[in-house]
Amino acid sequence: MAGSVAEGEEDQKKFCLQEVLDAYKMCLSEDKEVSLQHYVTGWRGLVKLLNSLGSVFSFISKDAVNKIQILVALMAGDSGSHYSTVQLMVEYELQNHLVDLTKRGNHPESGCRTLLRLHRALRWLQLFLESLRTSTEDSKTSTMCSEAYNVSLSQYHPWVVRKAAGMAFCMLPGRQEFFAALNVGSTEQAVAVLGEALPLISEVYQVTEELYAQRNLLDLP
Ligand SMILES: CCCCCCCCCCCCC/C=C/[C@@H](O)[C@H](COP(=O)(O)O)NC(=O)CCCCCCCCCCCCCCC
Repeated sequence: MAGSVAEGEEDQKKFCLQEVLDAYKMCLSEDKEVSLQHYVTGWRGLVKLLNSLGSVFSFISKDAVNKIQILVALMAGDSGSHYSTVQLMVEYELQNHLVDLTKRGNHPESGCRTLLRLHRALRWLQLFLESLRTSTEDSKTSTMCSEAYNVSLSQYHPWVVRKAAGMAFCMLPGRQEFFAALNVGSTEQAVAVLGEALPLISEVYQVTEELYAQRNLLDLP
């Protein structure tokens, strides 16, 4: 188990895309159960990368960290055994009326609504990484990032968040520097790791999306 000391050490290590890839590799079991622990580990790695890109992104990483912490607290809590997979979490919270279904009320921090925010962000990530993977030397990271955002996550954000996100995207490092920040070797190697990571991320996204759609959870307030 990762204790607080181990976590502290982990946070100081430099971001490496391989670490995120490994988390998504372990995220799905053979019968397509989504491990919440590995899901969270994937996000932790991504937040580390975002933080390494500069403090202009901290309003984004703070929100992601807040959501990660909510999920970690649920996993570590008295009902932790119901939070080992996304499927178990959904069943447990719905059966026990722990989710605000139509408007915010007694359960503003349910696992289901918290994970949904990260799930929507995962769609942005999938689009952005695909665009990075297939980009050419003259492609701009800020354009790729905002195009991915505009067709995904932005629809869930109010104007002011969209505006702030748009300004932050302009501060992204250029393609070459961005690939270097992924810390997996040359641009070609980074492209190869992205090619390996993308199908895994897409599958985790798809399984979660189907589960949430079946249970009518895609619009949780
Ligand atoms: C690399 C550039 C990073 C750009 C990140 C793109 C996403 C932009 C999201 C802007 C969110 C602003 C913060 C506020 C969000 C919340 O209002 C909103 C709704 O929450 P609520 O219902 O509890 O109120 N929250 C969210 O939608 C969740 C956002 C979570 C964003 C996590 C982003 C992590 C990004 C990691 C980047 C890693 C790059 C990877 C390259 C290999």
